[in-house]
Amino acid sequence: METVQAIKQRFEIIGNDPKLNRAIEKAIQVAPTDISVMVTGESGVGKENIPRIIHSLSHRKHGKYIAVNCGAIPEGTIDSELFGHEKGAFTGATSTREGYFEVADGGTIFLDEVGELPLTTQVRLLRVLENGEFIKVGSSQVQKTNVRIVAATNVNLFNAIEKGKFREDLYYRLTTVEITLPPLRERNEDIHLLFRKFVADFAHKYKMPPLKLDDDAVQLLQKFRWNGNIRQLRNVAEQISVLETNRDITLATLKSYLPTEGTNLPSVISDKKKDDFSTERDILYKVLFDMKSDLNDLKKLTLELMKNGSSKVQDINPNLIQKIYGSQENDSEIDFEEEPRTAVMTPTTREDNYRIQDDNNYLDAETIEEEEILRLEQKEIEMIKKSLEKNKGKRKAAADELGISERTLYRKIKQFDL
Ligand SMILES: Nc1ncnc2c1ncn2[C@@H]1O[C@H](COP(=O)(O)OP(=O)(O)OP(=O)(O)O)[C@@H](O)[C@H]1O
Repeated sequence: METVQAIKQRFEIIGNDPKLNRAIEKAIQVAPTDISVMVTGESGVGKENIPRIIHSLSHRKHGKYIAVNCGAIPEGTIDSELFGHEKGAFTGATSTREGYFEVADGGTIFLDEVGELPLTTQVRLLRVLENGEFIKVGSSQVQKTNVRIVAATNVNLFNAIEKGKFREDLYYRLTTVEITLPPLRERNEDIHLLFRKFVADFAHKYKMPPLKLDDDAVQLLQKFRWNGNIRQLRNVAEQISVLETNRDITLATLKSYLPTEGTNLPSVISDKKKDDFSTERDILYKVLFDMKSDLNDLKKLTLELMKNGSSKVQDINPNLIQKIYGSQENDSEIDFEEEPRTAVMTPTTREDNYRIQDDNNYLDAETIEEEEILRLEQKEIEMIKKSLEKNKGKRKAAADELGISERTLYRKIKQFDL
């Protein structure tokens, strides 16, 4: 049996904390069995290392390993992603597709954020766990698969069970053994080790000399709460590595990269005087944020128009129409037949587009647009951070405030590594 030390080397896991070692030891012990494992721990503590260890030490190691982030897949497509679909099962299902459970037959599937699975998908999952059976979306034929599932969550699933959002029977089916990873603030000795590793990596990546913390800075590093755990530590290490020209980092310098007291967000974006959206700047950000979202919806709509060539907008995607135009009574009468259709569809416009592309002005316009997008993206990040800060990290409340779905917020947190 491989030792904990050897596994840490193989998977580049930094740290000597006893709780971390125990978690790795447990993973080594359960790997040769098919026991179901639930990995728990806050976001950013390195939960994904555990299923990778389990898979590579199991008899399934030559089979496939698929990691699925259940929170990042839209509800409407998750069943098809996991279990596949038949041709014609829904609009756009132009061919039969294998799902992860079919592809990973003989291997391992890691279901991250398992608490985000819709209840209907939970029923299907329970069936696979119980007898290896599943049915593709749009099919009536039962198929068999032999997949080991390792699940993970960073929320307390008992709360979800109490609220009726997670099936209790599924919870127990997924959790024969629980492996918990400690938050970074409980791994005091490891914080500086990890930081040193990250700054060495970034020095290499950005071809700069590595930076060094003085003693006071090391103390602050170890005292800090690191609510975003290793992910947050790595972000801070990257920011300092790139932005600081002086490679000797003092307490004051480090402090300027850490969230101010009582928050867990970088001080550069925190506004101590106001904690709501009442300032002019914030209102502007909110408007920009909404505008970007509208713009994306309009882009989608245009694309669908181009693809479908439909004359009536409402034929295309009623949800999108509803989102863009609201629910006025005359929604169903929106008809672009007279004007925009020709604007989007006719060959003349296409040729125009090509012609513009040859023109230098087009390049300028593109550059400007890219800059705008970057600026908007920065504002979006600030808005999200601010809302999360205001709502004490509660995603549901932040999503409500921002007017986006929790799932979208989740994706954005991942996308921007917040
Ligand atoms: N012990 C470690 N040594 C070095 N890097 C690590 C270690 N643990 C985690 N990391 C890095 O920290 C980041 C966060 O890890 P990971 O994505 O596994 O966290 P997580 O707990 O699954 O978070 P979430 O619940 O948000 O998905 C990753 O980039 C990972 O490579």
